[in-house]
Amino acid sequence: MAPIQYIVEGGHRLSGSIEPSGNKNSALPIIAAALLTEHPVTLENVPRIRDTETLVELIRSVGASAEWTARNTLHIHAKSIRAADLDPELCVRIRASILLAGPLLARCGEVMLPPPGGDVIGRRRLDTHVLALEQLGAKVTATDRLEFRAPKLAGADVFLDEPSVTATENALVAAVAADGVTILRNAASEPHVQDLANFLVALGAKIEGIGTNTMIVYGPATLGEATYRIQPDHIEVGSLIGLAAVTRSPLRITRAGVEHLHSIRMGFERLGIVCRIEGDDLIVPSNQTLKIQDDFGGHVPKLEDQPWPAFPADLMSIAIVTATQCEGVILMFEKMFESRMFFVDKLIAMGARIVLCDPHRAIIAGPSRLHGATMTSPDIRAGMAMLLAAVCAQGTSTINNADQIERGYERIEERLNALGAKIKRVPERKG
Ligand SMILES: CC(=O)N[C@H]1[C@@H](OP(=O)(O)OP(=O)(O)OC[C@H]2O[C@@H](n3ccc(=O)[nH]c3=O)[C@H](O)[C@@H]2O)O[C@H](CO)[C@@H](O)[C@@H]1O
Ligand SMILES: C=C(OP(=O)(O)O)C(=O)O
Repeated sequence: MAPIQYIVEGGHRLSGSIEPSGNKNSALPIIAAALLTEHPVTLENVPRIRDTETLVELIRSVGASAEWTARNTLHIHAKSIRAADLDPELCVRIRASILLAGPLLARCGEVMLPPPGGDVIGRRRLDTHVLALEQLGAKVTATDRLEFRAPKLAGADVFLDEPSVTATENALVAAVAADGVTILRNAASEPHVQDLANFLVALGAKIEGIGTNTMIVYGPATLGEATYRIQPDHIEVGSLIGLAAVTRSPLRITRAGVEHLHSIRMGFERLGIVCRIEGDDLIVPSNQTLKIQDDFGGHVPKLEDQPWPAFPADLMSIAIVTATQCEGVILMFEKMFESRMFFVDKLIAMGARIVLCDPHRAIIAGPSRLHGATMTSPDIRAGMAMLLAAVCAQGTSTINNADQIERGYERIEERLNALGAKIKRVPERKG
């Protein structure tokens, strides 16, 4: 299949309402965790994106049936599954293939996982996964693949060496099947971790401390069937806030999941973008000051990412593009991934005033008038950030490798065009 290219005519104002898709990073662990029960599971509001389609192929390959019964409804039945050798080519397409470790270990007693893939945004550690599953009773061997074996999982008091999102998810799923009580300390608490935990509870698991950094799991649970709705994607909501701000457009983001937006709204407020809440809708008015808020005493402010409930790493690229349209100076500090900021060279080529201090820190002085350019998306979020830059730039931009954007955002060109954007989605042309 030829890679996808977006051709974007910039400079148009947008307006209207848009509903975020279901959270990609919830859907992935939940699809994997559906393998834990031999009863049928129906998942609603599943984003129909490349990452979920790939994981669906992977769970079919171990014997589960998985059918899309509506555009965003997935019916999974893992009546009997086998820890078959997983296809390395499918596994390397997504980071989330590592999420099969917990459920397959619990169900089959062993799993052989080829290396996972995912965004190339810096080193992606697997150590926390190994640490957690070993403490729950698994023997782990690493060759050209990771082999986990545990004829029996046993509850344990587990302290994670860092609050890794996917490692917490693997440990949580394994703990539900383990014999006895598990305490997961220094656990990640992102909205998607909470979503997975709530799904497991819907299946019959007993979990305390959901949404905190200490979860207590009473295993082994007797699991049944469930119908579960994936929560809205807070990263997509943040991306849409940035989009509205850089195009100075009024936008209503419906069913936005406002209870999870505190740190995201605070981050954008530092850039002079203030949103309003009406019920579960988030309104981004068009009359924003777009003035970066200095720290007390007139000092240069900083926006940094951290594990939840702080500002999320997956919104850093969006925040950087947004800051190029705001008046003032700000330090952006990306603490988690060492390659996520390199895309700023493209923004600089488009006219942004950015100093990349080192792989983790960039100083942005705005506002800058951006002009169209040709660029290549290196990862989901940088790709979406480039799309924001292209939509607000003067002239036409081309974004190659837009498939990366589509790993995380469903029908994004169609949905943004409905708001007034001018994005053409075509097969990439060489040269
Ligand atoms: C499928 C999925 O859900 N992917 C998400 C998941 O990836 P993933 O689960 O792979 O990310 P991790 O939480 O394991 O870690 C991300 C990076 O942050 C570093 N780290 C982590 C915790 C910490 O306190 N300090 C620290 O520096 C890790 O060493 C690693 O380099 O979480 C990331 C961090 O929110 C998101 O970017 C990814 O979109
Ligand atoms: C980094 C991301 O995804 P993944 O972990 O699946 O590569 C992301 O969603 O921004």
